[in-house]
Amino acid sequence: MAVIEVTDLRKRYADLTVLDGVSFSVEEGEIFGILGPNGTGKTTTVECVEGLRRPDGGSIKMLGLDPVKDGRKVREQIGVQLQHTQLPENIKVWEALDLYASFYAKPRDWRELLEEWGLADKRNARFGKLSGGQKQRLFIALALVGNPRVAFLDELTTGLDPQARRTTWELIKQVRASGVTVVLVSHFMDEVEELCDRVAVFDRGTVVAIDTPAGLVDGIDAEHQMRFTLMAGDMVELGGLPGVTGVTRTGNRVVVTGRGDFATAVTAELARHHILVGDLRIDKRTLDDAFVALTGRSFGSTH
Ligand SMILES: Nc1ncnc2c1ncn2[C@@H]1O[C@H](COP(=O)(O)OP(=O)(O)OP(=O)(O)O)[C@@H](O)[C@H]1O
Repeated sequence: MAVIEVTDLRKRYADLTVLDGVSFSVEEGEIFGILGPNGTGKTTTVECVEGLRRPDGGSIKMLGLDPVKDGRKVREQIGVQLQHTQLPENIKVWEALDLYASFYAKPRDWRELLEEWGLADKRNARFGKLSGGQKQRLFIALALVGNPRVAFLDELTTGLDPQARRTTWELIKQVRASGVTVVLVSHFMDEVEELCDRVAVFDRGTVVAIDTPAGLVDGIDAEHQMRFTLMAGDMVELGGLPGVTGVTRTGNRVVVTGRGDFATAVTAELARHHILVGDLRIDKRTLDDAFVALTGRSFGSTH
């Protein structure tokens, strides 16, 4: 069942077209990624879905409701991760949770959330005194305190160290396991690859692809390389194998360039001729490559 259906969403700010016909749907129980460089309209889209901004065109169904007409009912059923500046430095952890719980008709017991998110011993700590990871866990706990059906998480792990990021990822998987649908806005490829069931790739106010992270990567036909060292046997001609576009050899180091699953054909050919190789490496294609293939530009560039 789709919990969010966005069709041909349009939004302009003065003469700047920010959303130029955005369409996607989010299924119940999935982690849905909204991925794209800065300024491509991700936040605007999510805020329209949450009922915080009014679209200029298109339609949005959020849990069967229109977020503009039924904003209150929509917001009762969603949780939104705050940005860092939105909590006073002096508020205590428990006070923040208690305050946010009071906005909802059927909130969760925030004491449970303190346990789940490893904040029980920080219950009386002031927000300003928390570490980056603790602040982030508090923001996620606040997004969940209303017992939402859908949680919107934006830039989940910005500023966290690698260990804290991994911990946060595991906790987000538990959120999904508890049945909450998660919409994750991100410009971190690794995060999206790790967490998302499906991803909408945004570029310049449109959605250029929607697929699983693996599907996006498999769908591209970018050249990539395999490298190996010849250990024993005489090298054979690999240039004619399916998908192979180039072979270079320097001493006993060989680099084969190709498209698609050329590496399987190369390894089979080497085995057939009893050629022993070592140091075999196949460059993994990533979501970065998929983004370049889809948009013709690298992820870091906004032009
Ligand atoms: N209230 C506003 N008035 C005018 N322009 C705006 C407004 N809000 C956003 N914009 C512009 O709309 C464009 C898209 O912004 P949006 O925040 O939706 O992008 P984003 O993909 O979420 O980027 P980021 O990752 O930086 O948040 C940007 O060029 C931004 O400057």
